[in-house]
Amino acid sequence: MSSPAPVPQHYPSPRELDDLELLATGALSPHDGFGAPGSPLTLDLPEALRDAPVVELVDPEGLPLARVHREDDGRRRVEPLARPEYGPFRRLYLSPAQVREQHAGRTVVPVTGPLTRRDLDALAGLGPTVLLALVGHGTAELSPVATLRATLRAAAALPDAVVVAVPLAAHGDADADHGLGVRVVEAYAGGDPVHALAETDGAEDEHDDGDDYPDDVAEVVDADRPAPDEVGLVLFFTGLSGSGKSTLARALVDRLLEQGRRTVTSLDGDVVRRQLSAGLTFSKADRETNIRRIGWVAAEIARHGGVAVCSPIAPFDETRQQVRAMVDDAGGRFFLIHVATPLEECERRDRKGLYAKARRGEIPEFTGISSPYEEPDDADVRVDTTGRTIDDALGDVVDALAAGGWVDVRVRANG
Ligand SMILES: Nc1ncnc2c1ncn2[C@@H]1O[C@H](COP(=O)(O)OS(=O)(=O)O)[C@@H](OP(=O)(O)O)[C@H]1O
Ligand SMILES: Nc1ncnc2c1ncn2[C@@H]1O[C@H](COP(=O)(O)OP(=O)(O)O)[C@@H](O)[C@H]1O
Repeated sequence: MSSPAPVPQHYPSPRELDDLELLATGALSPHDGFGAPGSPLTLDLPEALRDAPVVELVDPEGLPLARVHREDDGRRRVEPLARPEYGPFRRLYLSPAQVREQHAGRTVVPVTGPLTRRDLDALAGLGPTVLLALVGHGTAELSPVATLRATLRAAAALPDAVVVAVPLAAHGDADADHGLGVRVVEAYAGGDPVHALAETDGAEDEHDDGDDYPDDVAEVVDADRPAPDEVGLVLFFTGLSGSGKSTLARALVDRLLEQGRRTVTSLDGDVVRRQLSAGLTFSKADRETNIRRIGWVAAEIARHGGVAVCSPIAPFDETRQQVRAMVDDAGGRFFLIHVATPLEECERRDRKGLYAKARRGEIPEFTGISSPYEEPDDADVRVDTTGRTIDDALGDVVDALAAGGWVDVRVRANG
């Protein structure tokens, strides 16, 4: 007897995990699935799973959270299996039903940023409140964890406030997200009153600056917004083989090390291929895996305030965008340098003799010859090294970094 085929699994993105939780807790009831007409809640399944009738959604550690069932109209109905168990302040993530049960009768106040003294004055007269912190992916002004920390501190300053966290993510469509937010807040409020703070009305608030936060809220805000020279950086060179990525990246790393103000890690294409990505080929899938690995490591370096200098070919736009998103999510800044030396010049240099081999058909899928290179249109700086000295070409990169307020290594340290 053959056993039934296992249900395929999928790891949703952070935004999709937030959406899943809203659907699973009934915060969008009667909607119970992804892909409803007009809804921004979508699930981007990989090609191989698009036709699967059932897919299991798992958290980053592999815990099954839900199954999604493909309906005839293309929707993906959510069958919840488990609530997420981990994460900072998990205990504050309640469902609308739990809020009704535990906190009925309170005024519900949606919160997307740190509360000011003025906000607290306004709230003090409202009686018992639920501060509903909307901390989904891309919604809150601070990181979700800092928003919750700041909201807890604000709650402690009020006569009777409790904090509830809601994973309401942003989907890049202001109107749709506003509509979603209104529905979710109504679901949490039940019939209880909702009080919108001045900012949530979209009103200009001239007092809403750092000075106006109560001291212990300001402490949280400051800690979550590192000074510009402490923000993690990913300086990502992309370009054809022989364009000058490694040469320029090495020179930039030396400048940073000579200056000594930042910790620096080099993730050179060739070096990564011998270590982190040993065994991978140059197929499209393996190149994507290689770049995502580099992106993952670089994002972790940025998360801890370091500088990662990466110099792989990274020929595919979509994968570069994924790296950018990983770095953004880690609170770092992603700076893209397109080393745009044309193929003819790279081939003329042919320092490693690879182009000659590729032309003879001895290396399959060689970038620029038999494998594509997608030129970026989102580069922060573009450098063609043809006929220029290394110092001169590096000057363009260094100037762009300084002009954008990223890091200033224009002057060489004097030893
Ligand atoms: N088929 C094929 N295509 C392109 N490059 C090849 C290939 N085979 C080997 N090499 C050598 O590998 C280096 C590129 O590796 P990367 O990891 O940077 O490539 S990728 O980003 O994964 O596409 C590249 O190094 P650089 O010259 O430093 O770019 C080449 O030396
Ligand atoms: N202005 C320049 N900037 C960078 N490299 C240059 C420049 N002019 C000539 N080159 C030479 O081009 C080659 C680039 O090789 P490399 O830095 O390994 O490229 P990649 O890492 O993109 O494969 C080196 O031999 C380097 O000396």
